[in-house]
Amino acid sequence: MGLDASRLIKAASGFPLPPGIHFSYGTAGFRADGSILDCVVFRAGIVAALRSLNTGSTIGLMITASHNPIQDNGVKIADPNGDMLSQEWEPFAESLANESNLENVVQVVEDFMQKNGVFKVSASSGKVLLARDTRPSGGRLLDAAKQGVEAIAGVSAEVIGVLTTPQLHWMVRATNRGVGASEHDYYSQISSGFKCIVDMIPMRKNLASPSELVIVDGANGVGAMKLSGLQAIIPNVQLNVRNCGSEGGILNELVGADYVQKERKFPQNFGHASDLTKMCASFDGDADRIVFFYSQKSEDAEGITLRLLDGDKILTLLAIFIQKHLQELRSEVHWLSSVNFGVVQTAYANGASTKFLKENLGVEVVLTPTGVKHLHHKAAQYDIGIYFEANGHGTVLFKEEFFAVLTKTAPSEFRTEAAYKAARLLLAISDVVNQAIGDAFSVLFLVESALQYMNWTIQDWDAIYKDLPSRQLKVKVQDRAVLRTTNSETKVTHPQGLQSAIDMEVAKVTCGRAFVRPSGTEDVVRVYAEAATQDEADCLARGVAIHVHNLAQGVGLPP
Ligand SMILES: CC(=O)N[C@H]1[C@@H](OP(=O)(O)O)O[C@H](CO)[C@@H](O)[C@@H]1O
Ligand SMILES: [Mg+2]
Repeated sequence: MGLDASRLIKAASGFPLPPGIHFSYGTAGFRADGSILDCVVFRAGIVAALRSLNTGSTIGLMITASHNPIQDNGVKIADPNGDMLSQEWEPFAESLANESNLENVVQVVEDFMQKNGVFKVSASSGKVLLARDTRPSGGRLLDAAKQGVEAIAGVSAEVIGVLTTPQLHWMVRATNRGVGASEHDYYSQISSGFKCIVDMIPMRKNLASPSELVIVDGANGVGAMKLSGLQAIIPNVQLNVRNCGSEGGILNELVGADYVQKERKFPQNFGHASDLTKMCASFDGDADRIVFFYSQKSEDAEGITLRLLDGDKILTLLAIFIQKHLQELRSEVHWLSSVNFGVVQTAYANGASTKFLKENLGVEVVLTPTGVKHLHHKAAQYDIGIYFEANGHGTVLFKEEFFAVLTKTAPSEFRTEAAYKAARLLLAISDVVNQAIGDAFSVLFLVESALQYMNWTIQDWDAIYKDLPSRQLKVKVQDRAVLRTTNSETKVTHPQGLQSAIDMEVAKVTCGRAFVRPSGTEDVVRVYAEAATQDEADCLARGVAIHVHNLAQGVGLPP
């Protein structure tokens, strides 16, 4: 079976490439203003269809631009396990997205198919599940993607409609594992895992006490809309969801996880309320990340400060919770003594978190470049691996073999009640987490169950370690591709002289660390700096940003 070239050309002719724009497959797929993406999304549909034929599995395609402004949109592809499209396919996706000649589109596809034996695995049929978030351009782009999938003979497109990104990834994984893959199945799995953990809380006090209250910032996005599916069936947690997209709230504008984490400000509709000393959580626009926060009285004029618990704090809490149970198993069940456990971070992880994980918990910490696709693969190498980006994007992965051992071992084979309980707890955790990708819903309920289990408040959790003050800045340059980095983005190799200039700035402050990298989702260079005091971190970030501006052809006035 070969490619039906005339069918492809006919379909592709309806989606002309906008002239003069190069689309890059960035940190998480293609992103741009929603009005110019029809062609790119159509062609991403072709890629997803071919990937389905190549793997003989169901593939996912999600229309979203995550934390970006409402007018932006984008497309991500989910592989059979629910994780991101294999990086080996990214160059193909990018060259296909940028091919202006229709005849050449067919050629690019044919060449790739020949090289990869796309039709060797499955000559019969493929399937792509498609979904979108709540952006206004989503419906039109979803239709373009569907037409792209259907341009490849033998592949069907199933439009699911509006979902969070992690829900779609979860469904792809569940479909390929042959288990229930509906939205209802998704909610049931999280809620039964959560209930199981809460039921195992040792010497549970206050059983009759009112539910825990969590105040959620839904970023005016799909997360707020879908959370009600869980709210109805989760016991012992009372959710107060704000920024649901009604009452004129705009997606990601002054709300959402990215705003709270980067600006260190309360989202809209969270001002000056005394109940914010309780746990608050903020989702991003497609609900694949989450950060937590609460308010604390301060001495400054405003009287109230935001305490942020970011992805690093989430990772540390989960590492403590999981390690406790894993140790129980390792010491009591000899054939589990070699089970390995590791955590994965990026250079954006606060230095204090890495130090705590290594020195206080004795956990193996690995750094990867930014982007879930990098962290996920590293974490998957452990029997239990946790990964989180500082911005709140992450999850827990259980290796298949380890999971099977836990599931299959009979209660009598555990020497102690504690070891048996630890195994059940780990299995319950594996139900709450989304093993396909980071998921704001899963992490919200996993964190809540861990806190309830350990009888901690959000303040207890915050006190695990003290963040080093940090600052992030963005610098506009003529072409951000001139920046090249190495060592998991901690060092810059191009333009020449930039790294030594950064080293010089770092040496001026106490406990300083700084790095720069081109963003994969925005047209900017990102600068990160941390130091012993906020003033020093600010000063370091500014100093580094000025060097970037000077050495990488900054646009506009120096920062
Ligand atoms: C510093 C930062 O937060 N970077 C984010 C951002 O990527 P950039 O390549 O830095 O633009 O968006 C990615 C996708 O959502 C996310 O994975 C990543 O962590
Ligand atoms: Mg997102």
